[in-house]
Amino acid sequence: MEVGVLGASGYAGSELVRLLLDHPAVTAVRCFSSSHAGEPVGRSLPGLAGFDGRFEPWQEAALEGLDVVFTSLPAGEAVPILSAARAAGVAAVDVGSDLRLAAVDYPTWYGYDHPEPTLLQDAVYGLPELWEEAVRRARLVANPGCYPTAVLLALAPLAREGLLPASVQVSATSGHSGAGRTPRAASHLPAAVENVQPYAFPGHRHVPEMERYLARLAGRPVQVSFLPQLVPASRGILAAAFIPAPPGWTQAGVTDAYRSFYQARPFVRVLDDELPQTAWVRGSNRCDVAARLDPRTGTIACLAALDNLVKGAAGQAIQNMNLMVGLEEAAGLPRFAPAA
Ligand SMILES: NC(=O)C1=CN([C@@H]2O[C@H](COP(=O)(O)OP(=O)(O)OC[C@H]3O[C@@H](n4cnc5c(N)ncnc54)[C@H](OP(=O)(O)O)[C@@H]3O)[C@@H](O)[C@H]2O)C=CC1
Ligand SMILES: CC(=O)N[C@@H](CCC(=O)OP(=O)(O)O)C(=O)O
Repeated sequence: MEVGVLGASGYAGSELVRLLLDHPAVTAVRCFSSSHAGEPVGRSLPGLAGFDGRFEPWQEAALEGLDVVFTSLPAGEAVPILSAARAAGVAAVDVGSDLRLAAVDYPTWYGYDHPEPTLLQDAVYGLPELWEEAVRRARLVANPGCYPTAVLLALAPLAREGLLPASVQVSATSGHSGAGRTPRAASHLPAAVENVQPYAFPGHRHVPEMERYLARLAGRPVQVSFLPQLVPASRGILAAAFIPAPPGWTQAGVTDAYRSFYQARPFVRVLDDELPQTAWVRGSNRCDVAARLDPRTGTIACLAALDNLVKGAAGQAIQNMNLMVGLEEAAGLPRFAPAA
């Protein structure tokens, strides 16, 4: 299978290239870049030294040779490529936000009208643990955002049971790679170390995505208040939501509900006695979740940890590709993290 990555020099794009180069069913990875065209990939990305590919400028004609195309570009930039892929019948996964929402959401949350709303009608939201069959049939997949992946996986078992309140409060921390490779003041070392930086409250652009897909699970509207925070780490998201426990529920009942919901899912681990930590999933495509009951206050803390560049971006995109082309869901994807 020949695959192409646009935005290949970016954080999520280069993580895609790294994982695709070791994928057993991928025979060629073409790296498209607007800023590095012509350069050897291994020179710009020393972690990929030994791979002899060069960055290429994107041109639509390249679609002819591709089985799957991944777009990992800033908001709005992927639309023409996704449109061309659809016209050419090439399977496409958008790692960015150009396919995730309804057209009506883009002016409010992204500040522009979606240039091609028919793409949104054809796109499938690619969170395989929740909508695997739809992904299998899809040719156009919206890869979920990193924070929404964590929040949806933390809350899905309760949402499907109709146990979410109408308004949910979520707090989440992220490493700095979540903001991409463009240098910014918040990620300058003196500002980033020994500092936790809340941001984008209210109004983070992942809110409509969480609300849309929690509502799909719950069968009714769900509002989300979301407080993201940058922590001094490169990778990793830890998300936490606090939900009123249904009367009579015990810890064993909560854990059983989560275990049966995620039974046989290769990339979700339900923790029993421990709470998720970002180091335990770093570099892997796994999301660790736990739902811990505080009987004194009648609250369930729903937690999820994942690597924003793997399960939150590139790994999940490959998981979606695997399903779209009929491969084993876990093909070529790391389930384990190095010791921490
Ligand atoms: N970082 C993360 O944790 C996650 C990111 N995402 C999404 O993935 C996409 C890529 O994000 P990320 O890799 O973090 O971002 P980066 O800024 O690291 O990479 C984006 C890449 O897009 C390319 N690009 C093309 N046009 C432009 C342009 N006009 N301005 C800037 N870059 C451009 C560049 O690559 P080149 O020069 O090679 O073309 C650039 O390196 C975004 O939509 C992001 O929201 C999703 C989940 C998690
Ligand atoms: C730490 C940080 O800045 N994270 C980014 C989210 C990650 C991302 O790139 O967004 P998408 O998942 O929508 O593609 C943010 O808050 O906007």
